[in-house]
Amino acid sequence: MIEIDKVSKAFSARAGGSLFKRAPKKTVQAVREVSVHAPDGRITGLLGPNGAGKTTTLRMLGGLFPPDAGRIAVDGIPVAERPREALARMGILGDAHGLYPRLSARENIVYFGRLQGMEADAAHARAEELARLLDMGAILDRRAEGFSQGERMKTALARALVHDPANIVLDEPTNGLDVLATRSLREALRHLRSPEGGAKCIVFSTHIMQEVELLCEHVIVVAQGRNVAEGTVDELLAQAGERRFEDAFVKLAYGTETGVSA
Ligand SMILES: Nc1ncnc2c1ncn2[C@@H]1O[C@H](COP(=O)(O)OP(=O)(O)OP(=O)(O)O)[C@@H](O)[C@H]1O
Repeated sequence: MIEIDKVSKAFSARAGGSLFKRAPKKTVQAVREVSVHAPDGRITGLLGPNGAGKTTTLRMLGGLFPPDAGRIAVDGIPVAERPREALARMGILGDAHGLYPRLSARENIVYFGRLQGMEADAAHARAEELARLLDMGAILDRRAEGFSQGERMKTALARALVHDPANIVLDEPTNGLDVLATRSLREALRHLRSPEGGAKCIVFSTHIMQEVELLCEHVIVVAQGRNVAEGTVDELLAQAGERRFEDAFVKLAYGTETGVSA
């Protein structure tokens, strides 16, 4: 279970200056009191337009930097106070997959398992199991160098899942994937969410409405760093008074049907 409670984060970014004049620093409020409650056995979608604050929220969940305000807990373990314990309970697929190009897919997975404290035999057995789940048989013993986008994503996902974490966090996982790779990822996530797959708590961020419609039982719409709406797809349609999810999303995220802020 993942609980993100009213987290905020501001960055200081330099505005464009000129050759002779140093630009002043500007504050960007990336996240403002965002909350996400994601129980086990459910796929929770964080849906928002570009720059909404999704990645920043997930980076704080992954302990990359602390929030300015608010609290984050994973299975009741506070990330700020006990980051190692909290991280051990998560499998995180970030935007940079960072595989070792000279290692095979299998070696990448096993190496990560060893870093997580697994015995070699257990890590190898788990790599086999994940290769079956993610249909990676053909690439398991190939070097990661030269992998396609979909092959890299599968290997990175297998690596994130090697220690069988109860919580799975994915930042825009279908970016750059073709229709078959997207479908097989969806199948894998549905399995992991089911009781047979371990009833995992899955949180994923996306700006793609179809992904959310096809996969999520619960959707949290974020825009300009804030929660603007949440519920099932049907509840969000009712809330926006729309029949198409795209229209509902535009209305909820931008305030009007046209996408222009009210
Ligand atoms: N390190 C940083 N320094 C300055 N500003 C940042 C930094 N990281 C994020 N931001 C700003 O915070 C805001 C939210 O960014 P974030 O990447 O969290 O959005 P996002 O919802 O993931 O967007 P996208 O879908 O485009 O990836 C943006 O305005 C972004 O420019």
